[in-house]
Amino acid sequence: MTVVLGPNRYGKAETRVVRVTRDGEVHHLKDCNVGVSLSGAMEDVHRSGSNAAVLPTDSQKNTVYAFAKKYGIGQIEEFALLLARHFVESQPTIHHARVVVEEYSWERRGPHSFARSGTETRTCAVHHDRDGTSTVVSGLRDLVVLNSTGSEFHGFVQDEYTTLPPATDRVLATAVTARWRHVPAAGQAQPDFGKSYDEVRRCLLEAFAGTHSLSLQQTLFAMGARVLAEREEICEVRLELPNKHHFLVDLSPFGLDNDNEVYFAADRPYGLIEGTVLNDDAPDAGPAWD
Ligand SMILES: O=c1[nH]c(=O)c2[nH]c(=O)[nH]c2[nH]1
Repeated sequence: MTVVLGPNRYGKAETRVVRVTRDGEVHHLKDCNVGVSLSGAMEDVHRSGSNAAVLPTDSQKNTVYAFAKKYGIGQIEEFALLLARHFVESQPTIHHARVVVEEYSWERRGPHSFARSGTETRTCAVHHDRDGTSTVVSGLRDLVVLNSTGSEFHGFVQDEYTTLPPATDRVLATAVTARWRHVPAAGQAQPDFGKSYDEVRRCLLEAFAGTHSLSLQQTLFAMGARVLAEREEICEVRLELPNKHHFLVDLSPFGLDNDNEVYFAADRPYGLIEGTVLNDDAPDAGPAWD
């Protein structure tokens, strides 16, 4: 038996970069967290300790800051692609780059004053390979949504441990994590990532609000299917939906009824509903989800 080096990658995780663009009195803000993972001719560094093929993670971090200055940060997907292409194209020993970016949103409060808005975070993960191919997955997490009616859950399996009463009118709440894969762009042409993000987010919210739900699984499928029906630049959607349970409080000890008005919002444990919705002719995903 011989021991071999399996898949590996290395890079700088969580480079926090805040880019201020000064437009006279009015400033614009981009607040991001960037992760770089590189792979390639890395046999030697693992086996003999030679660092000759290694671009230090410190240099990767510096590149993030230098690119933020030189090119600004527009759509996070564009910034990630710029970085990923740079690492692969400038370093012969780097054959593949993965760049992930999270963007935290700030609400404008004045020409140069901002307030952090909500909990929602925009995300992307980009891969670029030496053969010139790129994959782009965009996403969001912690988009917290709630329907106070229009949700049921009944007809489920009953075993000796089942105590859950069937529900014909319950609260449905979740914190959406969604990621969606873009159809590979021809050449260097890329979609309008900003518009695409806004539209996918709208589709997710409309499908959540507009689906009379018999389960969170059914809602998940409806959300993914809505995105695919409306957005031709997207071929696959992956969703993670924690079921943020809202339990009716028993008010009978106080002589009060509770006609779906007072709930206890539990934080754990929670059901976790995960699923992929994709076009049956979606092109091969390659490393997009790695
Ligand atoms: O929408 C739901 N799906 C489930 O699978 C499930 N299981 C559970 O206890 N409650 C719910 N709700």
